[in-house]
Amino acid sequence: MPTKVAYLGPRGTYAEKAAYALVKLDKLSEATLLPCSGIRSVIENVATKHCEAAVVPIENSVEGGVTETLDALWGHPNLFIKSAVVIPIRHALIGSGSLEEISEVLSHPQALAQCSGWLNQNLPNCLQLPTSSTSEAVRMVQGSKFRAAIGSTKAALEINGLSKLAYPINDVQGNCTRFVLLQNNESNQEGDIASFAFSLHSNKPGSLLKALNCIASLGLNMSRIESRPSKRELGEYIFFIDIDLKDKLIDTNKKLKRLLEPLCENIVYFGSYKNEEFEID
Ligand SMILES: O=C(O)C(=O)C[C@]1(C(=O)O)C=C[C@@H](O)C=C1
Repeated sequence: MPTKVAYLGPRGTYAEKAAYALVKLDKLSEATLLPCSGIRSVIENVATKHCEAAVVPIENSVEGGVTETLDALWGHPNLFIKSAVVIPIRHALIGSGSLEEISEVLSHPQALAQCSGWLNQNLPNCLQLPTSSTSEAVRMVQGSKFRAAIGSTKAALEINGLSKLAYPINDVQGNCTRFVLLQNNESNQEGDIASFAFSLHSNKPGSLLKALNCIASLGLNMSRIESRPSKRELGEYIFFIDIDLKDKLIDTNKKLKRLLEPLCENIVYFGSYKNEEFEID
């Protein structure tokens, strides 16, 4: 069956690279990629069934959770994570002028943050301008001598006249981002990781501890915990959890649900899925 896959465009983003990797990993047949502007639009495309799948960044090793993705997952309980890939992120400064002429640097806010040390040291007086993606930034600096973009070396090759002014410029050498493939049908019950989010019945001493104890009592390793505001009132949170399921029995998920559900006001399961790590190319 043909599969339309939404991702953060235009061409040359890290999300596009992740989308190709996830299509291969998930063996999606006759896949066509649909570039979208903004993570919200990527997710809307799969939530409204305009596309059969979507690829979004969920977590970066330096900057942490991608809040737009976490909020959208909580807001669309019909979406499930089918698989995940971790992609190494190596940023280049791209432009057509010389480094000395640059007065504005454009990129996705995550990329600007991942290079903040380098920017502070090498271009301290430059204005930093946010864009919807790294390759959108590359597109926008075309033809300008005083503007540069932060993006992938692939994005630089897509446009004539642009070259790498500096590479790599990310502050942390092992910088990497996890991307997930979202779908709108049945969730997987098996895989390396299980992800879910919950809100608690009450903001009382020990409420969160009781929920976390359910995970510990089954001997499960929690590989991530992150909170987001509920947006209803100050001090009320939603907790996003990843559980390591490798070598665990298939009914572990069911047991965890039975223990957790009485403690939670709302719980959303994103499914269990396989996770693959990519090497630098
Ligand atoms: O703009 C891109 O190229 C993206 O794929 C988005 C994104 C992100 O949202 O985190 C992905 C990887 C990098 O961490 C920087 C930006």
